[in-house]
Amino acid sequence: MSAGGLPRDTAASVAQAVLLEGVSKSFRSGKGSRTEALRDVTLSVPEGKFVTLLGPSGCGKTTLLRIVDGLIAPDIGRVEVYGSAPRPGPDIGLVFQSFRLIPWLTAQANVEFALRSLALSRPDRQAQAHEYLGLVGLTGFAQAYPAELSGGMKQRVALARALACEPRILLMDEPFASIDAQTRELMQVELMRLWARRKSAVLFVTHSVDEAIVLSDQIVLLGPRPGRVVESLDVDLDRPRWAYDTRSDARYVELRRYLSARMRDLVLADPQSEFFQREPTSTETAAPENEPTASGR
Ligand SMILES: Nc1ncnc2c1ncn2[C@@H]1O[C@H](COP(=O)(O)OP(=O)(O)OP(=O)(O)O)[C@@H](O)[C@H]1O
Repeated sequence: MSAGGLPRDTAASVAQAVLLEGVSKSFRSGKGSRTEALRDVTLSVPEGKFVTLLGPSGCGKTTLLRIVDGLIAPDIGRVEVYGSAPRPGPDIGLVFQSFRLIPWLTAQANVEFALRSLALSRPDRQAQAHEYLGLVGLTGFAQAYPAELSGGMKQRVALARALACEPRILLMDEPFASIDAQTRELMQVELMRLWARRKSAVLFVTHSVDEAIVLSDQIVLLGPRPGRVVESLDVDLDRPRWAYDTRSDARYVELRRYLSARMRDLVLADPQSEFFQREPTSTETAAPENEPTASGR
């Protein structure tokens, strides 16, 4: 099914789903001060690839997603989604940490509501919503309201809602951050399974090193405010990765150690970080001289 919106015939020859070149963005507060959220960001999401933005709090990850979705414009720089200026629409699926379900609609109606912008008849909308709720294992809860669902189930509805439009790009902003650890791992498996069906381009945001490694083809590490790309690395682990074995894979362990150290250094390097401003404890001041560094790769 075609979701409409972006020109599909020309898109076939475009290798990059998303392209950002030299993107900078600042916000002005009411008192006239300026927050520089992103500085000179260049990155791309190849068609069919799963790319994750990993970085400390406040480094501009959400701002970057909103720019790709066309909700806000950069101050300078070039942004293209399949070769065109970005604009919100059914070709771009969004999944947020806070679910954003409509509380007075059932799970089925929430998914159908997202499909209203597509040229589908009502019975087709109903059938498509039903199909996608089935894909996330919620057929039995189609008539439940959000308040009657657990956090994991709500996020599965949100995932069904985004995927039901069959977007060419999925933008996911810390979608599993408010879900308990066990459900989060199951949701990662679920997402991988669904993504493998169609392989849309995904731009995923997380603070979690483990989540980034398990899910991604490529991880883009963003530095602290103003956010900028400090490193981009390919995750060369075999798929599927949901076997528990993945976590004992030597390459996984190596990547995890490296990225965790990089993240810690980026958080501590942020002059606005609360960790930077607090007094060191007596144990920290007595840290051993051979403290490990992140440069061991
Ligand atoms: N509309 C806005 N007006 C003013 N400042 C903003 C606005 N949106 C974002 N910012 C500021 O821009 C910076 C980047 O914010 P953003 O939410 O993109 O970061 P983030 O990496 O997604 O953060 P987190 O990981 O904590 O969710 C922050 O300092 C934030 O306060």
